[in-house]
Amino acid sequence: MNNQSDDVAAFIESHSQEYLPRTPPSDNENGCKYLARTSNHQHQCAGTKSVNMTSVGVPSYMDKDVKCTTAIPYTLYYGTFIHTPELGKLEVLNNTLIGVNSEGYIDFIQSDFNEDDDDPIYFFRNTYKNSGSWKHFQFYDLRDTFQFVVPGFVDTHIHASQYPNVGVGLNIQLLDWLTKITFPSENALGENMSMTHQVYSKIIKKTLSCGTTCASYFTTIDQPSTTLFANLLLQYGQRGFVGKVCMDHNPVYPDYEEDIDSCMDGMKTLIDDLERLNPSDEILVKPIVTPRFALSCTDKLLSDLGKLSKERNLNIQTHISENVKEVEQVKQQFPNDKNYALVYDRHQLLTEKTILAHGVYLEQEEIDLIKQRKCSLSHCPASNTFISSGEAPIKKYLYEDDINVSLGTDVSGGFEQSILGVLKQSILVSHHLSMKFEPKDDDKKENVKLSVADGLYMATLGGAKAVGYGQMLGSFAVGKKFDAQLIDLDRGNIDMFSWQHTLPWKDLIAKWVFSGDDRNCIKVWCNGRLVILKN
Ligand SMILES: Nc1nc2[nH]cnc2c(=O)[nH]1
Ligand SMILES: [Zn+2]
Repeated sequence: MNNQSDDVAAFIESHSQEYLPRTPPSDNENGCKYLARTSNHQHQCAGTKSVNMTSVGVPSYMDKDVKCTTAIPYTLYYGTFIHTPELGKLEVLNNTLIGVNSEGYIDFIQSDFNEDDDDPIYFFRNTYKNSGSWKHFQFYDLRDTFQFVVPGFVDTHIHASQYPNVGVGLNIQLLDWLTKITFPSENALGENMSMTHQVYSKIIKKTLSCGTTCASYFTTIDQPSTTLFANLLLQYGQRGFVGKVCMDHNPVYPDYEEDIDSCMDGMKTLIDDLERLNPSDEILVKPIVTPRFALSCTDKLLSDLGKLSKERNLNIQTHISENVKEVEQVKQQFPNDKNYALVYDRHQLLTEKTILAHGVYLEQEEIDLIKQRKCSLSHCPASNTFISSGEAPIKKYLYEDDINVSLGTDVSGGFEQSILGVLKQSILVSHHLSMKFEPKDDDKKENVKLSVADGLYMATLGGAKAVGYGQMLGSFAVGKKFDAQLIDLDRGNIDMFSWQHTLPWKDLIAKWVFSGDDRNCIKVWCNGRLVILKN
């Protein structure tokens, strides 16, 4: 591949307004505002304006006429909050007030206000009268019927570079799909900066508008455009792990590989670039070590990447045991390793910061090793169905093997950009697994069926744990960041009826999961900052 550094520098220079992470363009497509990120902190911006009193809805930093109105004042959110603080447990916090400080951290959670007697603002002012924050805050009243707030989704496996191929390739199985569709298109993308810019902006905007506030991305083997991708994440305000694809062995499509030296140089440049890019006071984008999968890497590359991850304390992501032919070929290419997981383990690639995508055909010995090394799995049911890979026994992994499982769209093996859609698919696939048991084996059937609470957990806290942010994201708790989405059930594909406000929350949530889509996600906050606002 050509070295594109000069190209990219020129491209970025000529589009600097689009790329600089702290410029505030906000575009408006189909009634959806993408609110460019800016600094959270007053001291970085002279002339900062903050909101003096209750302002419902639009915060000050969206005011386009005031330059640098970037400080986010202390913010109160009042409404119904729903989350899964542990596996299988759905918790509904009714009439709840959440205070979020100017750094995006949840400062307090006060539940069960009595709507008639208690005034949440009075409560806040009274409790915080000594802190100063009560003078400058904004208040979101989110108590509309059929509205609730859930944690932002974490997509733990997505190929940004494959977005143009979504929906293409039904039933072509993995190895052919890679050779015929995926490698050529990734290769072409890396070589065209203008195309790359379009694709990368669109996938970030799309996933954000589906409620994904954090994602672990694969790009291509091209480093400069991978740095560009990180810029775009910052611009749109999504947390992201940025994975330059590493592969030095591709006999089926030799145009799309690089030698070890340029791969490792690219990784080092990416790491340095991202260190510079992040704002000084927060980390929103992080590099992630990304050997594509065992088949496209030599032992030497795997070993160098394992060392790099250890030296720089980096997360790792790769694929494992997705497809039967792939597993057979791994055994041929690495005859000294008893199984697929051991190939990675031999190179120190199985750590508590490793995300393994798919895991459809894992042997019990591999499962035990993955558990022992504390890796997480990324379950990608839409992809596993679309390219006919298989059905992963996720309930077993979660409840019997005690492995952390998260969800991945796996664009474009997967046709869903939305983790909500993947959550739905995960439940449906588990029902298909259950139907393989004889009618007499009712117990076994139940043991494989995932619940809505299981799905929501994988989509949020399971995902947060997978990327190493279990203490920071994935549920509502004091000290966590406010990454959240406001759901309005009564729009898009769903019609609600006035008398249904008495439906139990578990039914309302099931309606959202099975009938809802991105149209129901009407506001998204990442790091305490409003990043999506729909009409
Ligand atoms: N689904 C999927 N599996 C892979 N295995 C190796 N590369 C890929 C990829 O791009 N997508
Ligand atoms: Zn993948």
